[in-house]
Amino acid sequence: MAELVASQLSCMKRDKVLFESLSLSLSPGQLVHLRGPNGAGKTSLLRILAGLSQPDTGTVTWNNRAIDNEFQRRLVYLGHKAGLSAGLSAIENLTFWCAQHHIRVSETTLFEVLEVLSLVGLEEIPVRLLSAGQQRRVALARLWLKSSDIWILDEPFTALDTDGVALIQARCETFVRQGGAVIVTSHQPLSMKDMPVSVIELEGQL
Ligand SMILES: Nc1ncnc2c1ncn2[C@@H]1O[C@H](COP(=O)(O)OP(=O)(O)OP(=O)(O)O)[C@@H](O)[C@H]1O
Repeated sequence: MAELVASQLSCMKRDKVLFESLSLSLSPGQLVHLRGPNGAGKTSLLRILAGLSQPDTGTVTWNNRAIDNEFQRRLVYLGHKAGLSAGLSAIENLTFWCAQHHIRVSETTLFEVLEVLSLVGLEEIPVRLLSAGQQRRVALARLWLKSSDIWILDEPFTALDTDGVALIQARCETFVRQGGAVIVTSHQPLSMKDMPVSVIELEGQL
């Protein structure tokens, strides 16, 4: 079973312990809401889980192996910034991202996804001219484009309106019901329908 397992993680930033002896597992069909106040270490933890940075101590494995290229192929990691090239259009950003991830995507599929995200008509202009919520929607289109097993999502609801939040929550629910695993940070409660949400709380230290 392709389970992500973190054991005895600790992370220090500027001589401050963000967390220590932290263990967690994320299994197919599981949704985890990672919570905690500003500065508690949520982004730091997600970056470690995604293999983008190393813990001070502890290990992360996927499928009983150290994080490897296969894990990266099965992962969608969306950081708290939209991660878009401001001068490129939505279509160009997504096409480039798909190429980077070796995803073959047709123009038809791209337009279908843009339609789901209410971005049709905005696809050709540089994303710097889009509103913050529209830019976030472009970034989140990746959740429709990559076949994956695990999503690590850092504040995906930032700048989204109510409909946008509902759309992304529904997308997460569908993915989890199909056997995907999601760990997500959000300062707002998740309102999944009939789906258990595991909560991990980082307390933070003043
Ligand atoms: N590269 C770094 N160098 C030094 N300090 C860092 C670094 N990255 C993070 N920190 C510090 O670690 C702490 C935790 O940051 P992190 O971004 O993980 O918090 P967070 O829980 O995601 O916060 P927020 O809810 O505000 O997004 C902060 O005090 C931050 O200043």
